[in-house]
Amino acid sequence: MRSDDTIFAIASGYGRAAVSIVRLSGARSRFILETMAGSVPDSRRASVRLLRDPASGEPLDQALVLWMPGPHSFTGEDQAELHIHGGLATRAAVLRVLGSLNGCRAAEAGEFTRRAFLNGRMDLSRVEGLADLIDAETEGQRRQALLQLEGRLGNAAEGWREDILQVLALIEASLDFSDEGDVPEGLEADILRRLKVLGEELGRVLANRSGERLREGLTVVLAGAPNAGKSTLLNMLAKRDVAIVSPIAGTTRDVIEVHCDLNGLPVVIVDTAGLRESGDVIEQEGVARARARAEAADVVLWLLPPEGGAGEPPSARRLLRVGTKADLNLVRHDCDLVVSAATGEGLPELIGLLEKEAEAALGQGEALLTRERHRRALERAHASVIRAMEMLEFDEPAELIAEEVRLASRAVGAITGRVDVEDMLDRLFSSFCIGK
Ligand SMILES: Nc1nc2c(c(=O)[nH]1)N(C=O)[C@@H](CNc1ccc(C(=O)N[C@@H](CCC(=O)O)C(=O)O)cc1)CN2
Ligand SMILES: Nc1nc2c(ncn2[C@@H]2O[C@H](COP(=O)(O)OP(=O)(O)OP(=O)(O)O)[C@@H](O)[C@H]2O)c(=O)[nH]1
Ligand SMILES: [Mg+2]
Repeated sequence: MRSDDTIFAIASGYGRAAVSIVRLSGARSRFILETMAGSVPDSRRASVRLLRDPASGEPLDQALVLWMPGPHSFTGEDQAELHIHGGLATRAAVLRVLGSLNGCRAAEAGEFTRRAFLNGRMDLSRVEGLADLIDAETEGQRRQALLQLEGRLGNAAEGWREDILQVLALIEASLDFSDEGDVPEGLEADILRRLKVLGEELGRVLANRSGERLREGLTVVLAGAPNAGKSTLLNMLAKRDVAIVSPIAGTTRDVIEVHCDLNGLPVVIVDTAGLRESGDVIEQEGVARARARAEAADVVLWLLPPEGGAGEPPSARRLLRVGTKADLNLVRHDCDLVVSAATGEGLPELIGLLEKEAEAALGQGEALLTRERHRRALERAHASVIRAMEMLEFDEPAELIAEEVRLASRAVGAITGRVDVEDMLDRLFSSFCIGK
């Protein structure tokens, strides 16, 4: 894979469509556009051209083309776009011709965005925002991803880094003044004050976990005895026939996940095997997985059938007791609400309860961190800031304090990709679609 090749890819989808967009990026984009379209339109001005195969002169399609010279382009390189008709044969013909041209090859997944990153057009946090925007399935996810693409997290991280570097400069300045290598009194108070403000801010940001939850979805696990009606309820909530339902106890063995959109908040509903002792090794494994999922869930719906036999609920962060089969009109004890899949009774109330749970866990707004990677980096930075404050108070040598503050700035720098990121670049970019 050469980074000075000119790359091309379909940037729109692969089905039959009205229009398909082919993107080009790299030094030969202008030449390719000129030879296929006959001439290059004014920069960034959409223009209609008849595209031809330069080798045979054969017409390929009537297209709308764009010329976007670097460095003011998405990738920072010279770019062109061919907006062609979205038929399979048209796309195949244009891609075949592009692939036959010298110094021009099909792009790898994420390669356009990788080039934008390498050319300093986007920092890593924005690249992640872009990846999330393409994957966004709910309104909440879309909003959060767009804020990150626009640089909310990246700008915050840059700001913290500047604050940390300022503290570092003060500590280094103090080295020139003192003989013993300690930080002088007046400076120490200033440095301590700055570190305190920073430590409090990082602590506040770390306390909000709604960003990661919103990105991944709130997990709601359906658990209970066999035949409690878990799979039936999953099918009702998903509004389609996802899981097999039967009167035979022990029907569900695998974990089944469905992604739902509750008022823009993403919820992953998980159906599990009924919890009971079983001699069947496959069912045993299903029950073990069910318990593990329930313990890790944000919310467990503990389903209680009227016939009883529920056993002990799993240990869960949050557990709602839901009586099932309300249509059987049997006496119930100890339920937060009752539902019937047969009549629909209680379902709106259940969905309302789940919306409240999702709102409480995800709707805090203002979350900056959307990935475990950000949290780990910020936790390291926070720990170093706190340690530096302690070191100052114990009059440790300024060189050592400076080193700790440097660690904090490196940790914050990892968020935008200034440092320590080589290992995760490949993973991130390969998760993109071809053409992005
Ligand atoms: N046809 C098409 N639609 C698209 C894109 C694209 O590349 N092509 N995008 C691709 O992701 C998104 C829009 N994002 C973009 C971001 C930056 C630039 C760009 O050329 N930026 C230059 C010039 C800005 C200007 O002044 O217009 C720059 O930042 O210097 C283009 C698209 C979504 N829609
Ligand atoms: N009358 C009535 N029957 C229901 C209701 N919900 C489920 N059932 C019946 O109860 C039986 C068990 O339902 P499932 O949804 O398969 O139960 P499950 O909890 O997934 O069971 P396992 O997968 O075996 O753990 C089926 O015969 C369903 O038709 C309900 O609201 N009312
Ligand atoms: Mg089931």
